[in-house]
Amino acid sequence: MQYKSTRGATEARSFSQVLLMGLAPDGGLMMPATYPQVDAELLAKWRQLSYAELAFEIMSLFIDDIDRDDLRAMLARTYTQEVFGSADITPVRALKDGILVQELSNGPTLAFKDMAMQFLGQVFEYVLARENQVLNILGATSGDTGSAAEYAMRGKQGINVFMLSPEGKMSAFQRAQMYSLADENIHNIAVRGLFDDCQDIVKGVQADAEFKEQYAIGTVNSINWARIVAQVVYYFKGYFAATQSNDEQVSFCVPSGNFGNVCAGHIARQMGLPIGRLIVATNENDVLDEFFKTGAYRPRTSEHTFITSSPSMDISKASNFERFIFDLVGRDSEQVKVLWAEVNAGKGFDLGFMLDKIQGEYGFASGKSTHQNRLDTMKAVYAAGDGFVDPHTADGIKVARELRLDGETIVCLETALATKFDATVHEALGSDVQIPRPAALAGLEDLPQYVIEIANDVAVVKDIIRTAVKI
Ligand SMILES: Cc1ncc(COP(=O)(O)O)c(C=O)c1O
Ligand SMILES: N[C@@H](CCOP(=O)(O)O)C(=O)O
Repeated sequence: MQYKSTRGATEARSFSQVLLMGLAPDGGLMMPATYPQVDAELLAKWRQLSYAELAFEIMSLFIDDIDRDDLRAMLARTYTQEVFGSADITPVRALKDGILVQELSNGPTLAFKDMAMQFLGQVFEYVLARENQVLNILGATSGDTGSAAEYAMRGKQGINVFMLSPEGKMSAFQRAQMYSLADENIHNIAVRGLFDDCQDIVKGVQADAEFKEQYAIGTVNSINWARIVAQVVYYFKGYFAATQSNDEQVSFCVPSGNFGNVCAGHIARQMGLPIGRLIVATNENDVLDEFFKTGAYRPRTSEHTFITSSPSMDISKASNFERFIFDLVGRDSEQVKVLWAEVNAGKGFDLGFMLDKIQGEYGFASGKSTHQNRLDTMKAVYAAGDGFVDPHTADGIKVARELRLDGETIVCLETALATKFDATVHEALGSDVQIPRPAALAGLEDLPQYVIEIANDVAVVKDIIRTAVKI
């Protein structure tokens, strides 16, 4: 499988090259040249497989420059009961009203990011050893990518992680989970700004080709295709869990911010998985909801981005959205370039004339949720005896309940566990409620924390990397 950039000015690359590259040199995102197709016969075969075997079948369609046995072994080491808490890896449970919740947050850092990041830890190590290379990962997080990446990469030979987070905007648990790591290869950097500022710094550093090459800069954000391909797998697994036969359709409702998670759903659908609708749920930062309702894409500046109680979704410039637009405009990179020139000029664009295609052919729908909505949803789920959900998953459930059609099966993706956001969960359920937390993470917030605080400045981040990395 060859990969090409959404902006069209990067020569075709293999999976391993794309893995280490992050953003394409032309500023675009790397995409597979085609989407492999699945048919009824293949789906019937895959229905019986374990998570690791299914991951191998799907991912090997996109990865042809890693030895098949090695890839299979890597995936078997990644998706284990020990790491993800059950043999199912992503069990699906039903709420009392019939909405299904696919649990994606039973990995080491209690968020769906572990699903892909645990694989990235393995595949980076494998490819770097094979190529005799090192990698300095520069990432941006609004709270969950950072800890998932750091837990997956800590102590790994030849890998440093420099993780930018928005100073003071994450939950106490999220801060503690990242900042308490004392491993030499982990560098936490709190930026005075929001997630979008952190992501802009990552893209700013990636855009400096000389620095990028000299310091072997890579990324773990979902701009890295390897993240997306690993996330495609659980849509298949969720589909099989929610259905008896491959004649049925399932819709997925996805709490969204950077559009990585639902982009993986879009790809699963393009491959032929019988997905009805892909429902994008946003919080008060509703740029994506506006797009899927009107066709107008108006990314906002940090000054116009709200700080909310589902902080991991406080994103107004979704990176992966470019991947969907690339498909929407018939993979015409000239058009993508024109549209993103408008985005970069702070204007955005209006594809309202394509709304039928967006909602019909591509199956997208959307809704949004507010602070009060998520409190009410967490409370209603708990009162119904359906246990705890975190604020982001609550945003998804709220939107799914609002948009559900008669007879529609909806799987809501659970994106984190409640204990990561206990202040908001207590606000919803009362302060005396005991929120479940794995014993190993008891007292996390009391550990010493290691983080440098900096201004929102690309040059400062480059200096930190220069000082830490001996070349
Ligand atoms: C808990 C949680 N929910 C939802 C999201 C949104 O996912 P995506 O950025 O892939 O749209 C994120 C972060 O991205 C997250 O950490
Ligand atoms: N919500 C994310 C933001 C980064 O998203 P990514 O999927 O592009 O890594 C976070 O928790 O950091």
